[in-house]
Amino acid sequence: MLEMRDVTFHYTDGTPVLEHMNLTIGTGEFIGLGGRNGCGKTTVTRLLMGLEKPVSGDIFLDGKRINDEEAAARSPYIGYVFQRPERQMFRPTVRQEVAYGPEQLGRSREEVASAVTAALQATGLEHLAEAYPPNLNRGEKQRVAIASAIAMHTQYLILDEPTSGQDSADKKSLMALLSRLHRDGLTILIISHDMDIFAEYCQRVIVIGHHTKAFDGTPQDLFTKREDLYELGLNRPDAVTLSQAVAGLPYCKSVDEFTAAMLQRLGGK
Ligand SMILES: Nc1ncnc2c1ncn2[C@@H]1O[C@H](COP(=O)(O)OP(=O)(O)OP(=O)(O)O)[C@@H](O)[C@H]1O
Repeated sequence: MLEMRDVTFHYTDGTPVLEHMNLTIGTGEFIGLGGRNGCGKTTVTRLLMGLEKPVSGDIFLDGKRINDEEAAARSPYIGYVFQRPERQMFRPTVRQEVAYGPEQLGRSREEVASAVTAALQATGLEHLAEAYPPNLNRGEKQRVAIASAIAMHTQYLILDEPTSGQDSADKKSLMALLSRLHRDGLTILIISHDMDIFAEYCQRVIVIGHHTKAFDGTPQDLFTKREDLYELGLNRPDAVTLSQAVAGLPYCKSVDEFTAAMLQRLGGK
């Protein structure tokens, strides 16, 4: 489990970003992290990654305090997909890029080769193994970053707004990949402004409000019980609004689920 206990943080200008923030990420979870622009979502993940250090409070991994562990030391267990994934790539081919992590861990040449092959396969990148990473499109670059994490056998994968600016086919394909990796045991934390993703894919959603956690629970509770979604910078997904508007219909987490529920109501016609 990754944990933030009573973390307070500000950047060098001293403006408060997080105050007394607590959160847990249990292994095997699929969690969404949301909130208004600038509320501190990326900062939370940078603190978990070790790219920033708390001003006060602690970060734990499985009960061990890791405040002093640098980002490089955390990379074997936390993978990260940046908003602009090209910023984390610097090798001439996809294969070499994905090999970088296991090589740094001192794995043998055979171990590296088999970890890279498996990671490229898992992310559907075999056909791009010899491609030059800067020439790839954003979705492909994200897959390279995900493959790099998988090749390290990381337990946690953090993604910062991976679907922003993507069309719905790319979004569906990325979310299908993440769902598959999650089923295979990867723990996922995804920052997003897309409420459909929270509703359809996440088991738990954490929302940052005014410098600290404002909600932590299921998407169903968030979208059906909270009256302050607008103040939190969120909105209710269409599927939830529609399913709540039809008396007797169950909570629906996607438009497909809503359509199926309506068809069943109409006798399958
Ligand atoms: N390197 C930095 N130096 C100073 N202030 C920063 C730095 N990075 C972020 N901030 C500020 O810290 C606050 C939190 O930023 P952060 O990027 O964590 O928010 P966010 O919730 O991820 O935003 P968004 O949804 O727009 O991506 C913002 O006010 C931002 O301007």
